[in-house]
Amino acid sequence: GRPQDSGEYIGQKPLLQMDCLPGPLTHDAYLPSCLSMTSNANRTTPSSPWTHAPYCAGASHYCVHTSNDLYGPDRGVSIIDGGTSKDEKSPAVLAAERIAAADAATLTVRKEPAPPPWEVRNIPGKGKGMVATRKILRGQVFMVDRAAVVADMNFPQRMESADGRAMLHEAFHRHPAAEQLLTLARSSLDPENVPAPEDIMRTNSFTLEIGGKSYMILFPRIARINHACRPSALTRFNETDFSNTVTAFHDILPGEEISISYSSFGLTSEQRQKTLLSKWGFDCTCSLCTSPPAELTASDARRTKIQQLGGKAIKLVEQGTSSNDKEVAKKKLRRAAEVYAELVETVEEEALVPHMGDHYEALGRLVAVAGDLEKGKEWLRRGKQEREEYEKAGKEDEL
Ligand SMILES: C[S@@+](CC[C@H](N)C(=O)[O-])C[C@H]1O[C@@H](n2cnc3c(N)ncnc32)[C@H](O)[C@@H]1O
Repeated sequence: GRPQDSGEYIGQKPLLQMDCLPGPLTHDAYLPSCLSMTSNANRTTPSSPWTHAPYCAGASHYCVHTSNDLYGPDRGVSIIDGGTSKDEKSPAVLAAERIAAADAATLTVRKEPAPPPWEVRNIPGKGKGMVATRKILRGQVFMVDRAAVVADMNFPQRMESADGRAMLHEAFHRHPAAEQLLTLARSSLDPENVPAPEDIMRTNSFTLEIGGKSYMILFPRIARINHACRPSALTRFNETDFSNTVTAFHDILPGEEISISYSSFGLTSEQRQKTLLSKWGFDCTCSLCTSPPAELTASDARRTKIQQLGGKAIKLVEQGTSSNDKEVAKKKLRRAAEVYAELVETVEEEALVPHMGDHYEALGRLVAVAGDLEKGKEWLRRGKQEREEYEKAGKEDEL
């Protein structure tokens, strides 16, 4: 097994990343701009939030930094990170210091419903899992977790394995919730020979970026959510406050298990069984994988079609945007828009995303850049409406 890979949710971004498509599109004031998020660079430097002296190991610049109260009393974080030199602060350490220095106005971490609409139960064949105790509406943010352990993705390769293990041991044992963290699931085939912190990180952590660098991040409550190939919820990480929110993909009924997808979205049953076994070490028993053969075959056919159309659309966009011949470019982009429209229809049929807004907007941009601005705008309007509807749905609920 390897850390969870949440970076490829189709649910969180359109299949084609066309926000910054070159060409006339980005000059149309109507269309979304390509500006990235506002920078934090002007914030005043914080006083140190660290409650422990750094624990550094090996000849590397890697250290364990722990704060016992970054998010509040006894709600802390341990970070394993290193800069390129001894004095340089690494992205996760800097981000944590900014969280400590930020005031309530700049840091508005989303609230979660109280009491929580879920509980942890034993799930046959899957160990523990999370089950809804009240109805959770589509679009509702029903859990907000904060990073407990953050570790540079590459630190194990950059030091002696004994040093790496010692650092993970320190990161866990210094953490104020160490006892709880150490009860999380382990999935190693041979847990006797693999220390608990290492195994727990492998089984439960997400791969996410902070300041453009990849980290394995452990969220202690989200760690209890099992995987499903057609999940009922999705997670969204916010690197400015280290929060990971869980949002309902569709209405979740009381007694229903809550699930997220560990692997890339849209894989066929064979592809995902292979990935889940090799990366996470388990045979998936989710409802889609155990559904009647005819249903599974139909789902696989749609997913194969989506993958093929996606590849085709990307190729056509590349050809269209790189051609110097205006007529050829237009033709390629027009064809790309047609292919993408067929993809959108199939994504809809397979119920692969929580709302079609992002896809409609991507299609709108593509249709516009292919020459039909009016039709493009119409798709963009539909996309916006769809997205707003999804977000509104969750707010109407009284949890
Ligand atoms: C992040 S943990 C999820 C919570 C875990 N079941 C527990 O008891 O704490 C991941 C582990 O849960 C189990 N698991 C998760 N999703 C599963 C699925 N769809 N089918 C079978 N086992 C699953 C596997 O053992 C996997 O290594």
